[in-house]
Amino acid sequence: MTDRAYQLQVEPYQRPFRRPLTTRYGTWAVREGAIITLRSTNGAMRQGEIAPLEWFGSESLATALTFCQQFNGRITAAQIAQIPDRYPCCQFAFEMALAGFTPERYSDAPNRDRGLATQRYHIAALLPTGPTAINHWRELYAQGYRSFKWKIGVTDMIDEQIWCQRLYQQLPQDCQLRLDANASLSVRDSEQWLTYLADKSIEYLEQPLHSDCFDAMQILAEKYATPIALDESIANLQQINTCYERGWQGLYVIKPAIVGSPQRLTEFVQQHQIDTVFSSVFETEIGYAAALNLAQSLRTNDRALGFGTNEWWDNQRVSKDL
Ligand SMILES: O=C(O)CCC(=O)c1ccccc1C(=O)O
Ligand SMILES: [Mg+2]
Repeated sequence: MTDRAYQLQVEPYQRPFRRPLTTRYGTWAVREGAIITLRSTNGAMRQGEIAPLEWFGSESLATALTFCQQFNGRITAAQIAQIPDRYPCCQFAFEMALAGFTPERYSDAPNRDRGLATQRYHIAALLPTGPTAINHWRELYAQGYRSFKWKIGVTDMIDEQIWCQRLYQQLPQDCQLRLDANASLSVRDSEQWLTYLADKSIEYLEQPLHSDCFDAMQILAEKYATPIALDESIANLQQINTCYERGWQGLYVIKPAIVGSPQRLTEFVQQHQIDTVFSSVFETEIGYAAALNLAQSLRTNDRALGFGTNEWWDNQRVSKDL
């Protein structure tokens, strides 16, 4: 087999959110990443996106850029297949760009249009953190969203539960609410939240405890009615595998842009019966489309996709010819 070579171009970008996102990690106002472009010898061109999430343990943008530099503007398919696991975001960017040259793989051209995506797929909208979420959902509801995600564990628990109550009471019957604690709660606070949620129909509570606390999350999952989803605990393929081996039966929130090799992710998801929710990480339209295509091809349930991040940008692209 011939090892095809591609011309490689890497362009870092910075893109501000419409409004900053507050999580327990702090305030996030600008997305930084890089767009990679592969050009084949016959002039065909495909792009991929490196969208790191260092606080989830991925490589940093600086590390990814240094990694890319060593190729000196030229990379082969074999080199792409050998990108080490410590560069999961690079694995995603390069493998997805390369897959784009083989049209049948993860390809669904209209997905490149984020405006269309909202209408075509069942997507959970990400609400602003804190009391702003109250009433804010109405605008998203009018746009067609019926599933909402709200961050918790950011400020005083009693305040958050009062806001949660208001939000929950406001949401129409045809809506679902999922909560994301971003690994910020203690065991005691988690139990308090789960007791508080017991009489409510909440889709799931995402990552209540730090990723070190696997056993404690297992116990929470067994003891309380609200399903528990792992996110920070399964930020890469090795961690997904470890949690699976340890018997995790709850939900797996999978972020294709940071989890690592799309090919090995595909193999894992096809070989194991796991309850998944695929999620975006504020990629630009290039990474977003690639992650959504992968999510569409791998999904095994009809849960809303965690791809509501597109609403957090000012200029939603309408053009399809990226
Ligand atoms: O999952 C979603 O629905 C939205 C995406 C999201 O919440 C998110 C986006 C970027 C980084 C981390 C997270 C998270 O799930 O914690
Ligand atoms: Mg999360």
